[in-house]
Amino acid sequence: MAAVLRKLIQGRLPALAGVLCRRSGNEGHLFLNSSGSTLMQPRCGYSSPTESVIVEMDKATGVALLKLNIPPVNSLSLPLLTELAIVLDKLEMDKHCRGLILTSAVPNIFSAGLNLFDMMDKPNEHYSEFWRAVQEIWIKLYGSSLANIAAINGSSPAGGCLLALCSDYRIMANNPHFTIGLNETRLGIVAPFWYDILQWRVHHPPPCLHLFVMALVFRLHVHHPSAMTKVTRAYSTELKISVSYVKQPINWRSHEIYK
Ligand SMILES: CCCCC/C=C\CCCC/C=C/C(=O)SCCNC(=O)CCNC(=O)[C@H](O)C(C)(C)COP(=O)(O)OP(=O)(O)OC[C@H]1O[C@@H](n2cnc3c(N)ncnc32)[C@H](O)[C@@H]1OP(=O)(O)O
Repeated sequence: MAAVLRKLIQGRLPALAGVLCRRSGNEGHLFLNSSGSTLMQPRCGYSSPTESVIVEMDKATGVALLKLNIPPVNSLSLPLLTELAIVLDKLEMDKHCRGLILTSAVPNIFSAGLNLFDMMDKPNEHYSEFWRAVQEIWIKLYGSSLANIAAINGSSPAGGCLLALCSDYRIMANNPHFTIGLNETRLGIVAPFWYDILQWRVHHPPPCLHLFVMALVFRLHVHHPSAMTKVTRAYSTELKISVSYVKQPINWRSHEIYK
């Protein structure tokens, strides 16, 4: 998985597909479509370009790779949010799935944030539905029982940044052209209160959080089962702290605990 992440953050997605393919014996790729059905792929490959969320399941590790795939900028439209919610539900229910990596299939862009056209010239019912879909993604990602990592392989302004913040851990490509942050405040759009909580979690990680990620890498790496056992045994307390930290239930009133 470490190699997988390294390749992801270098933006070499085709190479990544090859890595997963080799490790899963050419039969580990599952594709979920918005209706929730899964299709086994007999060989390494990508789903059709019309799929807005491509899912590649590596059966050997139980890691699902989710690639947002709505060019040109992966803006979070109602259809994309809906499809992502269905995919997250499916993975949550899949007993073989242990973790997920959220990334982008669009070169140089992770996500441009909320779709601006979903926020203008629409009836009030649309705004309600849209905002419900936005919050649902936050709840599903942040509340997921799966280990989840955002591999930010491109620019990620506004809601794209918030999407990444919903993950347990973030790794971003080291590219000066990639931007991330809350530029939407310039448009007068205010991030919701729970952004503050997500932000605290990122800015004040416990020292053992990186250890958690390392252990995660080992745990999911079936080729090093003995190393995995050693790490998890040796650092079991730190692991528990890290897991409870990233999976901490949110209570707005008690969020002072982050300070
Ligand atoms: C769902 C997650 C859960 C957590 C959510 C939490 C909280 C809720 C959100 C709270 C507040 C968030 C608000 C927002 O997200 S508002 C959206 C703000 N986004 C932006 O301002 C991004 C603006 N876009 C850019 O900065 C750039 O486009 C770029 C992403 C850096 C890419 O640059 P570049 O490669 O140069 O592409 P272009 O600028 O030429 O854009 C290509 C076409 O894409 C259209 N576009 C860009 N962004 C959006 C967008 N957000 N929505 C819809 N369409 C977008 C752009 O107009 C171009 O279209 P054209 O080719 O037809 O002109």
